[in-house]
Amino acid sequence: MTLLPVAEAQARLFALARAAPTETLPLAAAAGRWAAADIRARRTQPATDLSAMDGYAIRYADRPGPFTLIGESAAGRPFVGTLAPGETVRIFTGAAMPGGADSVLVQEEATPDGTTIRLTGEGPRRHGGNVRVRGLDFKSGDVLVAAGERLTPARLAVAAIGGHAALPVARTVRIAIAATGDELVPAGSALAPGQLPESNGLMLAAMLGALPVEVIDLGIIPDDLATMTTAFAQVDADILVTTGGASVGDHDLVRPALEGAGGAIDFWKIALRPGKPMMAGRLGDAVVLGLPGNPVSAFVTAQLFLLPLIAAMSGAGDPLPPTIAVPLGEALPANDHRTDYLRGELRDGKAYASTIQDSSMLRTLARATCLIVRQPHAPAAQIGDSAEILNLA
Ligand SMILES: Nc1nc2c(c(=O)[nH]1)N[C@H]1C(S)=C(S)[C@@H](COP(=O)(O)OP(=O)(O)OC[C@H]3O[C@@H](n4cnc5c(N)ncnc54)[C@H](O)[C@@H]3O)O[C@H]1N2
Ligand code: MOO
Repeated sequence: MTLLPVAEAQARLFALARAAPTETLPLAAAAGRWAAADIRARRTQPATDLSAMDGYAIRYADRPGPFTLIGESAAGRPFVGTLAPGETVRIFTGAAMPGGADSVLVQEEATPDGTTIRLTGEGPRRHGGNVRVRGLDFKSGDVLVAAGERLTPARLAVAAIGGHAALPVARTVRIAIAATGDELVPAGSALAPGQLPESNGLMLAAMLGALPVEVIDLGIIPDDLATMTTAFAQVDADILVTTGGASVGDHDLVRPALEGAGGAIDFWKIALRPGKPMMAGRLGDAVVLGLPGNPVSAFVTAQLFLLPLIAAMSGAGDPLPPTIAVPLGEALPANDHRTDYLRGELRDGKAYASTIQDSSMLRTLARATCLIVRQPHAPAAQIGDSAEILNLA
């Protein structure tokens, strides 16, 4: 069977998804969402010329003075009036420049003597020195945050200062997580022979921590077709993600259970290591992502498919995880036809692949700070060659 290239599988997955409906949220609640529309400035910042320093507002042409003090301008309490030649106004950082003034003499370079202010230093270096002109940051109507950009703390701040109290964003994505397998019991349970603590569901939920999701924990579903079919048929979510039972064994029941519940698989098996047996499709209103059970395979496919799917449904303009290029700290063999995501560590800016790359090995994954991407048919690489990595730290 031909395996689907990773990028093609990602594109097909996004095509299966519908964008979550938009809601308008107060700024603080919108943190971490993606802007659902261009956020334009409703005001100009600064709205008027402001002093950038504590000192004295002057007319540059009047240097070297002395200057006659006629008043004060503080942030929020502007001076009302206009400077005549030779006059100055005491001014503070963020305060409005008085009419007629064009520069600020910092107080470290001035000495007051009653209402006479003498220049004792160099003074402003240029006309307009120490002044932030109206519109320096942005002008009314400028795009502050483009549609599809993530609402980082700084972008929330610029929206606030741009005159917004609430922003349009996609509503949270409801995601149901099911672990499948007869061998699984909740972490911490006493183990009978053949039983294993469940770790994938917990790991996936934790991977979603920074995303705007509502997690519905379906717990552990046994390898029984009727039970699994019934469980899937009852799902009410935007995404159903399962782990395990995705491969070809007699007890790999996720695909028949999804189909039995009325779902349809769009693609199965990716040219990817680890994570080959991943499947995707639809079940009612939900996009279904069937991740392989091997814990590292579940982690890598969640990084490459689940997290980007949530970002795409939440309105992200660029939902795929970014990769960067770093030099290799050790040689790597040539790759075969599957894109390989090696568990690795970054040390002194160089990437090292951990020794044994087995998709069951959680301790190796837990130590990894990056995934080293090996494209299909990549030739052998030497120490110092550039490698594409996905940062996990
Ligand atoms: N004949 C073939 N066998 C396998 C193939 C293949 O192409 N032909 N593919 C292999 C690959 S690659 C992978 S990956 C695995 C994935 O199989 P499943 O998705 O069916 O996963 P399971 O068999 O259910 O489990 C695999 C492994 O992981 C453990 N597991 C499962 N769920 C959890 C969980 N929630 N928490 C912790 N550990 C979990 C499970 O006990 C197994 O040890 O198939 C290969 N086989
Ligand atoms: O694709 Mo499996 O995840 O190699 O072990």
